[in-house]
Amino acid sequence: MIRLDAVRVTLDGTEILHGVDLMVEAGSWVTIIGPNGAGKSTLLRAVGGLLPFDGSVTLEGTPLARLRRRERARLVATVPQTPVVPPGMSVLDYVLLGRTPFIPALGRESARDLAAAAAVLDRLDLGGFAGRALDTLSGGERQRAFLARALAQEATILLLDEPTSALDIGHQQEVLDLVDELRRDHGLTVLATMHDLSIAGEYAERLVLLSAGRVAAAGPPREVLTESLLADHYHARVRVIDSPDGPLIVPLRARPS
Ligand SMILES: Nc1ncnc2c1ncn2[C@@H]1O[C@H](COP(=O)(O)OP(=O)(O)OP(=O)(O)O)[C@@H](O)[C@H]1O
Repeated sequence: MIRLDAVRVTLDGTEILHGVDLMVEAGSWVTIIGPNGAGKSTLLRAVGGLLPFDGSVTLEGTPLARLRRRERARLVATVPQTPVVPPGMSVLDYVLLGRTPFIPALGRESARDLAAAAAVLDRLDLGGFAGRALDTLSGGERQRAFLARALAQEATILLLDEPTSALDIGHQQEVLDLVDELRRDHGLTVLATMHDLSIAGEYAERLVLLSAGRVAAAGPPREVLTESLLADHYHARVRVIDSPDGPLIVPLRARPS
């Protein structure tokens, strides 16, 4: 469970988040949508303990500030938008970084750590890449390796910042289906950000529309993905088509008159 009360973030003297309240129930999936610069990544970084903030963030009922680094790493795994890629590091070693909270100080990874990393590489079609340097992978392969590292961490909360932006449509579905399966089978709690609104609505139980650092709307996808809200906050011309899997968002081009 993730709970934010009146969270404010100021970066370099500018207030970016202006008092955000948010609740993600254990085992549910919430996706934050909103235009560029709205503060989506900032919000995720605050929840991941990567940024100072005012207000309160609690994870599984414990205030973030009270969690030690290692405890936090057992609870929450983050896939940032642009993770640091250590030059020359193999995909397997990178994914094993996700096991750090389980490895004793000055110790080595156990057979259990290696098995967890191998299983997750396999699930993400990356088995054949284990020995390759991460910085030689294609953008989409690398993005799956970033997710693999986070999943290897086996945390109860997963924070995903634009996790499928570099993926082809098939791998997009594979990755999101896998996350959803982990949510259903293991009670994983998911907080994501996404720009593809149709896909956002297909996977999340609730969407939060963040605009200029404030929650502009929150609720089930059909309540948030409306033509008027998208026009107001994205300045976009779209048609919303209702489908059994949720609203489908079709961008409309301006026609010269
Ligand atoms: N260190 C910083 N100092 C000042 N402003 C910052 C800093 N980091 C981010 N910002 C600003 O904070 C705002 C929110 O950024 P953030 O990355 O959270 O937006 P976002 O909603 O994730 O956008 P996008 O959809 O483009 O990824 C932006 O206007 C950004 O320029």
